Amino acid sequence: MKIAILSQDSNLYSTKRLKEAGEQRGHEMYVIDYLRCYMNITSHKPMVIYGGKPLEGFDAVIPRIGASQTFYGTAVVRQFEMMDVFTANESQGISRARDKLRCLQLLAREGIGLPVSGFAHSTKDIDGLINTVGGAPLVVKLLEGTQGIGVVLAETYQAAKSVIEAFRGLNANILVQEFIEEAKGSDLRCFVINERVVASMKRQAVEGEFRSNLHRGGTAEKVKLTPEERSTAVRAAKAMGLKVAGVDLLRSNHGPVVMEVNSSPGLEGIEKATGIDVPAKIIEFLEKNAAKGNSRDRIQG
Ligand SMILES: Nc1ncnc2c1ncn2[C@@H]1O[C@H](COP(=O)(O)OP(=O)(O)OP(=O)(O)O)[C@@H](O)[C@H]1O
Ligand SMILES: [Mg+2]
Ligand SMILES: [Mg+2]
Repeated sequence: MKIAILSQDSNLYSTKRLKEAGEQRGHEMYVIDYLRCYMNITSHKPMVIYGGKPLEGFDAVIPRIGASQTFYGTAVVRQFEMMDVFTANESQGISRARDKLRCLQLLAREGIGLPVSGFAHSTKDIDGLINTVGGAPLVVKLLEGTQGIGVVLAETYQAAKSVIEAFRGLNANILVQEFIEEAKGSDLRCFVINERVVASMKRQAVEGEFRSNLHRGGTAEKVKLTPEERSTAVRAAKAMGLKVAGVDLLRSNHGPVVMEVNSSPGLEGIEKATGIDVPAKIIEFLEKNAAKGNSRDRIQG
C-alpha cells in the first residue's frame, strides 16, 4: 500500500516508528507535513497538493495532528476523506477529542464513567461550581493545558475558590473536577486500535505529586487491565469515533473513570513500558481496513 503519515516532523519518535513499521511490512511510506499541503476544493476532483504536485494514489493516511494545529490539520484529513482515502482516524473524531469539554459531553451521553465535572467560563457563582463536584478537594483544569500544566489540585475550599477566581481573571475556560484521591497519583493509558486495547500502561506520579504525566517526572510500567477497564476504554474510543486512540483512565472507587481521549497518542512511552510493537499494529489495522470501498459507510466531513 501507499501510506501517508500526516506529521509536521519526520524526526518525531512516533512518526519515525510508523514509517519504519510500514516499510518493514512492505509498504510505501511518505511523511507529509500537512501544514505545507494546500487543497483544491472547488473542482469536481478534490485534491491535496504538496510541493507543487497533487498527492495521488494513496491507499491510507495516518493523521498525527499537533494539538495546536487541529483546525488546519483536520481540514487536510477531511480533504483525504473527500478523495475516498482511508484514514486511521477521521477528521470528526480528531476534532471531538481535541475539545476536552466536547469529549466529556459525548462520553457522558454514552453513560461512560467520568469524574464528576463542572465547566465554566466566567461565572460569579463560584460556590455553586464547587458544590457541583461535591466540594474540596477538587481539581481545576485550564481547558487549553497540556502535559499537566494548568492542572491544579485545590485541597481546601478556600484554595479552590482562590484558584477559580484567578483563572476567571485570565478569561479562560475551566474544568472543575472531583479529585480521585484513591488513584494515588496514577492513571492508566489504554491504547485502543479498532475496538481492542492492544497495550496498556500505568503511569505513576513522583512522590508528593498527583499528576502522573511523564513530562512531570512520572514513571510508566505495563499493567493488566480489568475487563471493566478494557470495555470502558473501548467504549470511550468508540463514542469519539476514533479507531486509534489513547484513553486515559483513573481507578476510582466508583469504577474506572475516563479523563481524556487522545487522537494522536504518543508511541514512545507505551512501546517502552510494554515492549509491544504498537506501530506495527496500526499498520496491520490499515492493511485490513483500507481496501477499496471500505470508506463508503463512513461519515465524511
Ligand atoms: N480528577 C482527577 N483526579 C485525580 N487526578 C487527576 C484528575 N485529573 C487529572 N489528574 C492527574 O493529573 C494529570 C494531568 O491531568 P490531565 O490529563 O487532565 O491534563 P493534561 O495532561 O495537562 O492534559 P493533556 O493530557 O491533554 O496534555 C493526570 O494524568 C492525572 O494523573
Ligand atoms: Mg493528560
Ligand atoms: Mg492529552
